[in-house]
Amino acid sequence: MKIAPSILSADFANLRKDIEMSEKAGAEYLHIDIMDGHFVPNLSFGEPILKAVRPYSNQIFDCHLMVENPEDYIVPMAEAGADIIGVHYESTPHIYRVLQKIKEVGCKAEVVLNPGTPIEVLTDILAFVDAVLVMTVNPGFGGQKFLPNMIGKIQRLSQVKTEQKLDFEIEVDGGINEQTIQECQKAGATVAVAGSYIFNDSNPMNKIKVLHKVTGD
Ligand SMILES: O=C(CO)[C@@H](O)[C@H](O)COP(=O)(O)O
Repeated sequence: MKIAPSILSADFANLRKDIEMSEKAGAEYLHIDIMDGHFVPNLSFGEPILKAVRPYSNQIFDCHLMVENPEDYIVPMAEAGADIIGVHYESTPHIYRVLQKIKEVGCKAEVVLNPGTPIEVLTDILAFVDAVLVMTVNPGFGGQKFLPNMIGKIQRLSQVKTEQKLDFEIEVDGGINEQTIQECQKAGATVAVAGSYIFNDSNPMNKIKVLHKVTGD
């Protein structure tokens, strides 16, 4: 399974060090949470941080937009070095247009679902997306408890993917640790975001290795 350390839980005063560590540990992605204090009740950081750290990592930069008016952020994120841009289904009445815009700027298009949003809303766009991010906590904060009833949702999404022979990543985000990652993998997830599990430990490099190990990589 691919691992995406979430820098929301990293040491902001030593961001470069934490990012270089995560690449050295073998994490394929770097997960970057952009929060505007409106779509979610928290503020994080924006594209200047992305731009500042981009030269220090060859990882896939996976940018999760938790913002209102996500269409305004696509070009700045792409110019700052995003590889994947994730947009919440709930954040725009024009999800298809925003996903198209992400592809037009040369990035991979990811649609994100809040825990309360069923996968059925994606029926007509699944063939278009590169990834679906299933939130396994309510978005906005790191360190929350995994919502076990999201497992059924991942299973249903994985079933649709198989039945329709589609090719998108299934990413999970929130409350991921060495137990929950295995449940998500069994359900069909292919990428796991982990923040506090990795960065709140005294040996974060080891935690990334453990996540790879328990998922067979
Ligand atoms: O998008 C979010 C929170 O909204 C996440 O990416 C968190 O950063 C995950 O943190 P942990 O639950 O792993 O601590």
